[in-house]
Amino acid sequence: MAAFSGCTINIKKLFIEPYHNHHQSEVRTGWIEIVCGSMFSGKTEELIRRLNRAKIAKQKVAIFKPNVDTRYHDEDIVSHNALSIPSVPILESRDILALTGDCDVVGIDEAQFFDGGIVEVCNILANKGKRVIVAGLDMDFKGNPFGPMPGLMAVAEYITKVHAVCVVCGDVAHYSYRKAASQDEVLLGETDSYEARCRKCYHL
Ligand SMILES: Nc1ncnc2c1ncn2[C@@H]1O[C@H](COP(=O)(O)OP(=O)(O)O)[C@@H](O)[C@H]1O
Ligand SMILES: Cc1cn([C@H]2C[C@H](O)[C@@H](COP(=O)(O)O)O2)c(=O)[nH]c1=O
Ligand SMILES: [Zn+2]
Repeated sequence: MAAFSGCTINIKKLFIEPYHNHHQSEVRTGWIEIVCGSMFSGKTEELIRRLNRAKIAKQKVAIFKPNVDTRYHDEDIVSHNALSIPSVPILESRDILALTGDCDVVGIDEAQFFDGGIVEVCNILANKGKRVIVAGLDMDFKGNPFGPMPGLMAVAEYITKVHAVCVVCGDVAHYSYRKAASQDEVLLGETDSYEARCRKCYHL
């Protein structure tokens, strides 16, 4: 048994979905996880999967999205394949702090639309011992880093990049190709305005 004890501590620290025992008096450390990628890559699916597992573990979960994202539902977070989970729409990132008092896990979707303050907010939450799971587009339709995502990725402990399927050739896609004419960085939409494309087909 003793031979395994050091190992156990390492696994507990590295395991990305810890089943926290609320009755233990150990000091809790928080951290930040990012789920990033193009549109249709499964960011929201993965966020919902992680949050549901936390709920199964009886952890207190608080979930947020920017209030501009009303594509599928005013409040729920909804994936392109119709998975959903209730969330609180947020105007300014700092509003999250007042709504996360006693929760263990904080989930944030569409993080690219938040103001730059979201980086400090996530750091504050993680420093308070919370697990912070953030999903967002790493690149806009021009292939440029999107909003606060680079800053969030810089301070995160864990980054998962998920990929879509290129709708032109079936290869791995990591670009969000915009079909609509608008050159504004923010243009809400789904398959009406965007396609997941691989590097080759993005540059066609
Ligand atoms: N080109 C595509 N590649 C992969 N999945 C796609 C594609 N187009 C539609 N989907 C659907 O989108 C789902 C992922 O949706 P979602 O989690 O909302 O993605 P994201 O949040 O990254 O935009 C997939 O499970 C699949 O059903
Ligand atoms: C690439 C890109 C996307 N958007 C918008 C389009 C959608 O409303 C969301 C992304 O949603 P998803 O859950 O990742 O599919 O962002 C944008 O405004 N600008 C862009 O460049
Ligand atoms: Zn392709």
